[in-house]
Amino acid sequence: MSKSFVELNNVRLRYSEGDDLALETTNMKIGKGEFIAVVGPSGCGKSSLLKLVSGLMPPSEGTVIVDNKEVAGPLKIVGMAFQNPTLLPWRTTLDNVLLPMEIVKPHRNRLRKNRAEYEERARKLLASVGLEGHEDKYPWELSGGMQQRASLCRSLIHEPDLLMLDEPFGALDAFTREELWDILQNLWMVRPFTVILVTHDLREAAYLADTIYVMSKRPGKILVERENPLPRPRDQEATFTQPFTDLVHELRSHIRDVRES
Ligand SMILES: Nc1ncnc2c1ncn2[C@@H]1O[C@H](COP(=O)(O)OP(=O)(O)OP(=O)(O)O)[C@@H](O)[C@H]1O
Repeated sequence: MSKSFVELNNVRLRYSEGDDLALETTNMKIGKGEFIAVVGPSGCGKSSLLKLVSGLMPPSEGTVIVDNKEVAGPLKIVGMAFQNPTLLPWRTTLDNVLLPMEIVKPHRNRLRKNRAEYEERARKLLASVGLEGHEDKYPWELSGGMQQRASLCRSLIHEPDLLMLDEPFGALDAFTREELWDILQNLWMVRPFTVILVTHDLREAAYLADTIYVMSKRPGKILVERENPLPRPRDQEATFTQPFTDLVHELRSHIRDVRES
């Protein structure tokens, strides 16, 4: 795989003049359709990395390249989901999923003209994550896991090439979280968009990612880039196998070293 869909070249980030660096010289290359996970101690700059790649923040030094173009402002080809599903309480599940289509410019006009077609796409996406029959419910009528599934659908409705996930399953119980790993893996295997997943959960990184990056304490930089040898599709049984537990142990020892450094 050519690893050049997303490139960070000698990127450094300082939030304000005179502040310490939030991100120390960082170089990364991510292939189109690659699923990467970023792990590291709190405050090391994981979310900052997402802001840089999605164009919400410019780097203080260096360049961020996505799809052969230097990032100079918020990208339209990005979908995002966060720990808090942030669904709008006055909108139904279906209308929450359609929200990006109303905001992202090239889709706005198309939505007006072809609403039925886009609604159909949203319904299919909701069905693929097990939310068939819940399209007309409001967020407060859904469980936390169902809300996060809807939030995933919302991040994918405009078929983004790049998906940014910031601790998307962090607030869920362990069973629901693992169910959502499978849902996300399925969505990605059907249409392999490029994913940058920020997580504190090393098992989650080992389950989902092709490549796992371990970051240092602030000022964050990439200390380890680990290819994931586990075959796909991965299932819950795989989490009890030796290669999986070995990988998680290895990541844990990197994190321990970082925290003690
Ligand atoms: N808008 C901002 N202005 C100033 N400093 C910021 C801003 N956002 C983040 N920081 C600082 O930059 C550093 C990196 O923050 P970031 O949110 O990227 O870390 P993180 O690894 O995602 O943390 P966590 O795991 O706790 O979510 C932190 O020390 C944080 O306090």
